[in-house]
Order: sequence, then structure tokens, then C-alpha cells
Amino acid sequence: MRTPLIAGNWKMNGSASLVEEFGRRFADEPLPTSMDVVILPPFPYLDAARRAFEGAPLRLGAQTLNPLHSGARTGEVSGRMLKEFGVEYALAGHSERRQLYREDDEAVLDRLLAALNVDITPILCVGETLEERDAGRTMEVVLRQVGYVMARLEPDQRERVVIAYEPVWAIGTGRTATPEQAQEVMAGIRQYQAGYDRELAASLRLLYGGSMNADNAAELLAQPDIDGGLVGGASLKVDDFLAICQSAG
Ligand SMILES: O=C(CO)COP(=O)(O)O
Repeated sequence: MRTPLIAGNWKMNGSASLVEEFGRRFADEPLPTSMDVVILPPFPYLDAARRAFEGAPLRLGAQTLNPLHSGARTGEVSGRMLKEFGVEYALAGHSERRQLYREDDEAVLDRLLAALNVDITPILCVGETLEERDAGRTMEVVLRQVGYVMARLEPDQRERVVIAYEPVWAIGTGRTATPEQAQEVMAGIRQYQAGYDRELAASLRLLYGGSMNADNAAELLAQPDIDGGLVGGASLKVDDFLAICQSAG
């Protein structure tokens, strides 16, 4: 019932030639018919990616956006601009943005609303640090991050949100959450959503992120509450990313 979604977050990596390579390879290789694949390249590659992905089953995403449509915000990019380049998805609240750029829950909400306002599907990223996990606070932290945003949305807005659970200790470390650890948190998020609306909870797309790769993706994606992945490092290698997408079918 929930369409699998695999998103490749290139972060501040990639190149114009990698964009071309993804377009070519994905145009040739068969993927499971019912799935969404999204690439989130750095902003300068969006236009090239839109053209390179024309014949491929690849959609475009943005890694962040500014809450305003336009104005005196040096260095920022708005949702309206992203929309012009065919962007369909945008991250809000990635842990790197929360930690390195001090985006708090309110800033995350503002960005997520900005995406919704221009009809871009927001991917709300949540996850605990190692200290928080070790202190037994995983669910408390994750549900605070989810709850802060979801409680402030209208029901029709909630339906359009995708949530990515990315334990901070698993990002870029090679230390993937076990399928059981990931499933436990995802089930908790879905249960929390069911408190608002059972139908919404059943249709909510939940992604796992954190050192997902071609070897561990199938087992993670086989968990009942994991509907896809938000992939960092392994999304920069076309063979690995293709293998992850193929294991989502
Ligand atoms: O942060 C991530 C995706 O947004 C995960 O990154 P890695 O897959 O490199 O751990």
C-alpha cells in the first residue's frame, strides 16, 4: 500500500559528470515498477540533473530551502526557486543542519512548511545522538522532533510529509542500526501518528537513514515499518545505489 521511496542525499558531494552518469545508468537498468527514486544533489547541479534525468525514473530533491520566497537572505535558496527546477522533494531537519547550522525544531518546521507551501514533499529527518541512545532517551528525542512538527500541521499537511529516521551515530560511520533497532523506532513513530489518525499512520512513508548500503539495504527494507531509505555515502556510487533501489522492490 505504501510506495517504497529511496532517496540519495549527495550532501556537499558529486559533480556534473556524476549527474550525467546517474541519468544514463538509471535510464538503462530496470527498477521495481512501483517505487520512487529521488536524487538530492547540491543546488548547482539541479538544472543539469533535471535534464540528465529526463529519460530516467529519477526525481529531484533539495537538501534544504529557506522559509521565505525571496528577499535579503544572502546564500539562501527558496522553495519557489527549487520548484522552477522541477524539485519534488526537500529535506527538513537533517541532523547536519540541526547540529552544524543550529536549526532547531522551529527552524525545521519553518522549512517544512515552506516546502508544503510550494507543493514540494518534505522529508522530515529525525534521530537521536549516541549519548541520547545510551541514556535510554531514543524514543523521547525522536517523538519530540516528530511531534513538534506534526502537532503544528493541518491534517491535510500531515498526509504529505515523509519521515526519515536517521540515528546520528549511524550517519557516515559505517555503523548501521540493526534492522531490529530501526524497526523499533519506526514502529514507535507510526504508533505515535496513529494517535492522531490511524489511516494517516498506515499510509505514512518512513525511511531509514544511516550507513545504508548495498549489503544491508534488503534486510532493513524488509522490516514491516520501513518503507525506504535516505542514503548518503552509498548514493554517490551508481552501482551501489542501483542495488539499493533494486532491493526495495
Ligand atoms: O545522512 C544520511 C542521509 O541523509 C546518511 O548518510 P550515510 O548513508 O553516509 O550514513
